[in-house]
Amino acid sequence: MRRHAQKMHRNGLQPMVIIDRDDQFPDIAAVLVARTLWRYRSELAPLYLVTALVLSGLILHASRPHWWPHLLVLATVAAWVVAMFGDRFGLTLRVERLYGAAVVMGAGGWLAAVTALGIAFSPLPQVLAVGGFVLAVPWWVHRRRRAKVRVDRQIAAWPEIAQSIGLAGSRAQSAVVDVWGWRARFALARGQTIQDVTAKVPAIESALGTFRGAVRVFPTSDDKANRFELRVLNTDPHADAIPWPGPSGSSITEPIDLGPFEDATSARVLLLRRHGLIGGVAGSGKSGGINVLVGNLSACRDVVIWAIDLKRGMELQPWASCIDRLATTPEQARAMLRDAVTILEARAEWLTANGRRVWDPTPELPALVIVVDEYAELADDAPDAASDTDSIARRGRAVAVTLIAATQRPTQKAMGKGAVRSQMDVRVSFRVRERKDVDLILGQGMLNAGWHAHTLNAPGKFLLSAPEHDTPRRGRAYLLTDDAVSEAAQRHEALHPVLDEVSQRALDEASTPLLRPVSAASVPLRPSREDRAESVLREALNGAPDEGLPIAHLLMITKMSRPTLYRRLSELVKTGRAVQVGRGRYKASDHTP
Ligand SMILES: Nc1ncnc2c1ncn2[C@@H]1O[C@H](COP(=O)(O)OP(=O)(O)OP(=O)(O)O)[C@@H](O)[C@H]1O
Repeated sequence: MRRHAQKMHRNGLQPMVIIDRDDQFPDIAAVLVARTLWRYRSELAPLYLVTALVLSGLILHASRPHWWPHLLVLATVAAWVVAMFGDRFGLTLRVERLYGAAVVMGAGGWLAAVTALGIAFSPLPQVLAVGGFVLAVPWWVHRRRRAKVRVDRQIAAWPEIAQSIGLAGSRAQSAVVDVWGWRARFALARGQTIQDVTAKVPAIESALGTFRGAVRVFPTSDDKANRFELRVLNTDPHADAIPWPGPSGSSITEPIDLGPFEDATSARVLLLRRHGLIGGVAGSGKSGGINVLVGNLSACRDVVIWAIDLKRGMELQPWASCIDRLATTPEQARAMLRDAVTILEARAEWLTANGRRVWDPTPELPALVIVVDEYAELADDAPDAASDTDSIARRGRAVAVTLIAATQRPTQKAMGKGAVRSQMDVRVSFRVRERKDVDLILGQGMLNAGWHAHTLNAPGKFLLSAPEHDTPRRGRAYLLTDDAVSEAAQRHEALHPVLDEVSQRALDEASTPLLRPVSAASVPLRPSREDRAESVLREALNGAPDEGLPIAHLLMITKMSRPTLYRRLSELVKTGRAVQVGRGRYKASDHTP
């Protein structure tokens, strides 16, 4: 045949396959048939099983017809094993195990019958045909099996795909099908890097025939430079809005859950001693993201929230009851930032005087978190506040004064002069319009490293960059409906602490400059004030009338914050020193009215 083709080529004709009678047609046909039988082995498996049963039945009936009771016992035991322990070999669902057991019992039972009676015994052939077909249907329609077959075929085609997209030599090591699609671990050829693969994502999507945006590339869990994990999504796990499940913690020392990543793990990020930048175009879900943050921060007993919202407080107003101070005009914002710097200086002084290095937030010594929505408006309307934001960004960490800024495009102009942007340790990028905005929000070089925030295709989808999040994984922020916001604001209202004495005293001094300034460092440590409040509380409870004293009264005379008072009361009740009399009224257990 080759001679034939060469001759045609010499004569200027295109070579084509011509099969001479004396060439090796049967061989080629056999190979093609064998290949097809192998390629479609999963779909044809029921047929193979039926064939195997017929052949075994013929042989056994001819040679060992008396074996039929053994076969029956064997089939029963095997079916029982599959039903009971099938999950150990991949039959995770109960219905899969029952199906497996039915197939084993059916096949074994039929084989035992044929062994005893012969294949022609009616109605054994009919039973095989009908039973085989009925049992084959669930196999053919099984979603996970079909997905696995598809994946196997794509993996088998990988060498060819790799060749055509410039990743020749990379090879698949393992693949698993999951609820959303499939993922596979790949080894790279010498000199190839994960960045090379990330840059080829659109080409991989095209070669695999997926929809746009379906392919993700991650480092493997062992972080080897010559490995990567490829994730292909058949359905978008973030297709629907995800309702907020409520706060993920009650202290700023715990990470805050912004929403799930695509693999359903939580995008948790710590905000203690860090500043945050949130960016994205209008409508990309920034305000939604801020709602999740404030929802969590307001549940923290050790956080005082201040907020600046120059869009007349539209976004943050619903949280007003949990926000200690809300600035909606440039003047208020200016004053607030000035006060924040006063606080950070007083705290720094107090730390030095008390031999401490950092401010560890507690309900009595809370962190201060300043949330600024539309930061660009602040830079425009209150440019003179820039030096204060700069101070907070540079010096706020140790004293637990945190700045969280949201803006569409954090250009140097929008961020005001100074170092604010470069001090942001946590970056959340919702969708951006232009590719170059990725670097603006997430940092130089992030676009090239695969942080493709311009491809995020629904509001609330985000990329999170933080010390503990250094690979581009898509998350979707929880969605808080208006009702959820007002409900959470109401629930958290009682939790928020008041500013500590060190900060409060510094603010008082700053606002009454005629008084002789008292150094912040000379403000006594908390315990003595607490002791005082505690003894006032005890005395009040001892002298309470029979029907007890209401919370409001106790708050007023002890000057404790509401959470502190509740905690003290519950401790006293637990240790038997106080009793609750009716709703919200307390007295000492051995009181003398
Ligand atoms: N996490 C989310 N899940 C689902 N939908 C969301 C989510 N976040 C926002 N949306 C939808 O997108 C719309 C716009 O969101 P949002 O107001 O938060 O955007 P924004 O970026 O703050 O816009 P702007 O800059 O104009 O305030 C919302 O009305 C809401 O319907």
